[in-house]
Amino acid sequence: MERMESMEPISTYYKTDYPEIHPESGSRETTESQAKTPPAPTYDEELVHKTILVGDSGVGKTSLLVQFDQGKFIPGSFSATVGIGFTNKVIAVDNVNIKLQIWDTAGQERFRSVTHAYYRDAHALLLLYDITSKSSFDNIRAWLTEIHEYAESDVVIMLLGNKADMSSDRAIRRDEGERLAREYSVPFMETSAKTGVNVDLAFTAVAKELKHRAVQHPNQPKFQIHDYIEAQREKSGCCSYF
Ligand SMILES: Nc1nc2c(ncn2[C@@H]2O[C@H](COP(=O)(O)OP(=O)(O)OP(=O)(O)O)[C@@H](O)[C@H]2O)c(=O)[nH]1
Repeated sequence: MERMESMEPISTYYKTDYPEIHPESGSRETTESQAKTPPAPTYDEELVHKTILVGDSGVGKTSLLVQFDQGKFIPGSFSATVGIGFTNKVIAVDNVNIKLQIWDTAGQERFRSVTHAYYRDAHALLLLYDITSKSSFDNIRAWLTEIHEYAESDVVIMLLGNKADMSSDRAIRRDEGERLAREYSVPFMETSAKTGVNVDLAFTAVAKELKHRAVQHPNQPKFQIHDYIEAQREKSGCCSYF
C-alpha cells in the first residue's frame, strides 16, 4: 500500500470564499410571515472546504484519513508523511453534498514551516493526539498556539484523541481530553483509526458545521456541534469502553 506522499497542487476547483447569498425573488404578494422571514439560503455544492489534519508525528493522521476514505486500517504500513498531500471526499449531510478536501500533513518538526503555509485558507482543522502518548497530548497547546497564529480566526477546530482502541496503554484519560477541549472551546472526541470508532462522526460533524456556517441564516438557531456529537455518541453507544 502506497502512503500518501503526494505534493499535488491545490485542486483547480478549490475556492476559499463562501458563496454569495442572494435572497430568492419571491412573489409580489408576500405574506406577512414571508416578509418577516427571508427564504433560507441554499448551500452551494460546488464549494470545497479545505480541512487539514495536524498533530505530532505518529498520532495517526494518515491512518485516520485512510480509515475515513477507504474504511480500512493497515497496521504499521505508513512511514512518516513527507510534506503534505490531499484526498477529496464528498459527505452527504442533510440531503446536500459537502466537498471536503482533506490535507494530511507531516507531524515532524522539520516540515512545520511547510504546513503553516496551508493553515491560512483552511476552513477546518482536525487536531490529533495519541491517547497512549503524553507528549503528543502536552503538545496540543503548542499546536493550538500555532493554529491561532497562522489560521483564520473562524476556522473550525476539532480535537481528537486517537488510538482509543489501545486502552491498556492509555496515558491520557478521556476527561483530560475533554477538559482541554473545554478550555479552548473546541469540540472533542476519541477516535480509533484502527477500529473506525468515531472516524466518520468526526468528519461528518465538521462537514455539518461548515455547511451551517456557509448558509447561516440570521433567524435560524446556530448549529451546535457539541450537542450533535453528544447526541450521535449516545445513539451509537459506541464509546462505552473508553
Ligand atoms: N492501535 C492503533 N494504532 C494506530 C492508530 N492510528 C494509527 N496507528 C498506528 O500509529 C502509527 C503512526 O500512524 P500514522 O497514521 O502514520 O501517523 P501520522 O500522524 O500520520 O504520522 P506522521 O506522518 O509522521 O505525521 C502507525 O504504526 C499506525 O498503524 C489507531 O487508531 N490505533
